[in-house]
Amino acid sequence: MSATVSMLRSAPRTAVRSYSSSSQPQRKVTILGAAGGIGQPLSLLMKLNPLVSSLSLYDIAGTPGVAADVSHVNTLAQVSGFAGEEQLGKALEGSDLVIIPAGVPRKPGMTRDDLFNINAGIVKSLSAAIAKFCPNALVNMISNPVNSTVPIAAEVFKKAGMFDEKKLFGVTTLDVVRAKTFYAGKANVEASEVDVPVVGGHAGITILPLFSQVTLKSKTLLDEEIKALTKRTQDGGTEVVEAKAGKGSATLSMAYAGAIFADACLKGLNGAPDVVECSFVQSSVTELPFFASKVRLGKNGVEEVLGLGPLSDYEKQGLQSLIPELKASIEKGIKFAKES
Ligand SMILES: NC(=O)c1ccc[n+]([C@@H]2O[C@H](COP(=O)([O-])OP(=O)(O)OC[C@H]3O[C@@H](n4cnc5c(N)ncnc54)[C@H](O)[C@@H]3O)[C@@H](O)[C@H]2O)c1
Ligand SMILES: O=C(O)C[C@H](O)C(=O)O
Repeated sequence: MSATVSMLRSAPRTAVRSYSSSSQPQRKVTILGAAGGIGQPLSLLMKLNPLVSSLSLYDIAGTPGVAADVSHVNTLAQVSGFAGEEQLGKALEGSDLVIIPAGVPRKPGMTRDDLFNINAGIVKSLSAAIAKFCPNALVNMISNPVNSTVPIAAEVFKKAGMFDEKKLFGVTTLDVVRAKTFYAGKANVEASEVDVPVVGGHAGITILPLFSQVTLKSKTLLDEEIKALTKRTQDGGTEVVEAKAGKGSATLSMAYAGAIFADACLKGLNGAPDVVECSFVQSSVTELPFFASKVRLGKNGVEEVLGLGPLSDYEKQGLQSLIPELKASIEKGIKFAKES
């Protein structure tokens, strides 16, 4: 977290240094859905990232404007905008990392699964394009329902014969960001010094923060306080959807979280040691084929899926409760991709 803040503070200076650096790998990052509520601030944050040399912004419309705007920021990345399906291949070619925030967001009263009918098709066609134009890229899936869109992408990649489980990630970083913020507020500690793993999936009770493993405790919170923090983390997305009252879901905090996760992926690709973030990936940590847990990132994507560590009784119970819902969402995604 603090690394990203310092990245933002020092972006222009770092970028000038990067121009003269010949040792840093050239990295192309593509954002699909770049003109949207998440896409625009995420494009800005990726433009500030000194590890990005080429930033490709794709959407069905509106990307030339976003690209022109972001391109004036005086940092390393060269920005290109692509609009419409005929330009998708060009947008993707040569990508090291593709971030997907394309698709519709929730309105009050909806679950993430209510987005399935529209977003499943969008994710399926974008995944097919990735398989064709940049089969070696890491993919960061933001589009909801993540518990189903990641299995959809995996299935599309399998059909195309290029699936590599090390390269497909469901972005659950916003759950971690929320868990850290909410815990810090309650325990009265610095948010930037708190770390909390969040495991499971990315919807309702499938989001399981492991507050028993928090890195910084100033005092032991009561069981009731931990339960309330868990519920608030699970309902964090709904809290924003309701506050926005029909104007969408989390965009700014998601762009922040997406930028942190993308930065971690790029650091891993570049060989930085000990890069660990939570993500929803192919997994054998539980009986489910996909599961979010801490993941060590490396030169090929996932280097190691880490286990859950010791759980409190409350967390063990949460884990048991989330399995059926997460299983059903994963199976729904796989079925859709196989049958459509
Ligand atoms: N993983 C998470 O933690 C998390 C957090 C917040 C939001 N989300 C999800 O992210 C998605 C986007 O949210 P938003 O607020 O940015 O929505 P938005 O409507 O503001 O933007 C979505 C963008 O996707 C574009 N798009 C639609 N179809 C496309 C296609 N075929 N190819 C390329 N682009 C396409 C739209 O034109 C639009 O610009 C939603 O599904 C939302 O639920 C996930
Ligand atoms: O809640 C949503 O619909 C968006 C996102 O998944 C979130 O957690 O904010």
